[in-house]
Amino acid sequence: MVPALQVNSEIGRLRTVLLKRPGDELENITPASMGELLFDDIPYLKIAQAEHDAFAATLREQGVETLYIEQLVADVLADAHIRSQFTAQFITEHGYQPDTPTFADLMGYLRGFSVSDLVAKLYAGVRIDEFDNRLEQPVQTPFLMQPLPNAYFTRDPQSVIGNGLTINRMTYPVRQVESLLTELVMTYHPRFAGHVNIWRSREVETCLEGGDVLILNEHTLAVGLSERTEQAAVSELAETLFKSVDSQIDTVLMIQIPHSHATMHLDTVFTMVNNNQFTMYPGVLAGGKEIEMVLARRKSSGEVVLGRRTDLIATLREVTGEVDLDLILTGAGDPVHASREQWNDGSNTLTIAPGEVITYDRNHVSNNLLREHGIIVHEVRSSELSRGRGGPRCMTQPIWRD
Ligand SMILES: NC(=[NH2+])NCCC[C@H](N)C(=O)O
Repeated sequence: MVPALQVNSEIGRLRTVLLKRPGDELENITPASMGELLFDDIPYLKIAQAEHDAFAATLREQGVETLYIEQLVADVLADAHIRSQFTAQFITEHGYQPDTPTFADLMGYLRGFSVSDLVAKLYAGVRIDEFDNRLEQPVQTPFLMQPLPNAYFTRDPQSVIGNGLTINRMTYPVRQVESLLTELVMTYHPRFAGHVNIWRSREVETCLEGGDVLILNEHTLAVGLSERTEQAAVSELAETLFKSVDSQIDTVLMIQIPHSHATMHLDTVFTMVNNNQFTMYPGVLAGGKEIEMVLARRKSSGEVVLGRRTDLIATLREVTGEVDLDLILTGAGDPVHASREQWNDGSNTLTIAPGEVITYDRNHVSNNLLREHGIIVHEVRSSELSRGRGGPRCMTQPIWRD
């Protein structure tokens, strides 16, 4: 197999990344639905798109190929047979069984769209009033099919690890269908089909999201145990990777983080920016250095050993082999700057090469500190994108790193 994916670290030079440009789905957030849709405010779409375009341009200026998932989905749905099958599956995932009148209505309605309009519609959602009140079953919200406003956080519905990926079962209903779109692309798109290992499908009981998965090096993962990722899921993933001849992973460090919307994934509080340098939100460390962790290691005999750890620096030293570790604190560790900048993804750096990152411009205290620690920082505008509670790392799924 010629692999289509190669991600063996968090910091190797980034060559290809998966994005989603924010679309009309953001205009379908209302104050009443905001909480359920996992937003804390309603972004101004036009500005969010301009900011996202500038982010993508920054990536391209740095030599990164930008792939758009909506384009890959459209490529696949150009095939009429796959389109009809997938539309049916998509409607079913929204809760309408194939033998119901609403299912038939939706199917008939969506059949009338061109491929690119259909893709935009799948993300934007379908309103009841698009049906001239022909519906037989009354529904409580203005939407028959909810919008997918979180789709621009492409990091979460899957996690690329090595030459394969997990296709994730997501925690909240509003994000569940996002990974169906990843599955479609990985199954049918010629660039990926047959060229990727699937470590874990979405047909599982336990939840895991990509924002929790960090590749410390070619044989070590750090995974957040969070609001979104259960320990059972991480143990299952570790077991699969430890056994597979196609995976080099033999160590998984599970890090327990608080269950809250501000810290929904590990990458909201911790990222890696260089071989020995990490960003860290001090608010999750007890006494400035402790956090609950479980280290799972496969010994050469194949036996898996589990151990508890609490000292973050000592444990990172243990798993990376780096002696001189540098934790760069969000907001320079000041309690006010740190919590304000963490809220706007000040810890959520996207590393594009060892010691080189993209961050939001608004987190100026954290950005200055990164520079003082020798990191090259490319800043991007962020007044609207940040309202969805995600930063540059959340908005990218690396496909290929050196
Ligand atoms: N990898 C991340 N931190 N992603 C951020 C996702 C934000 C999104 N609103 C959610 O709650 O799901």
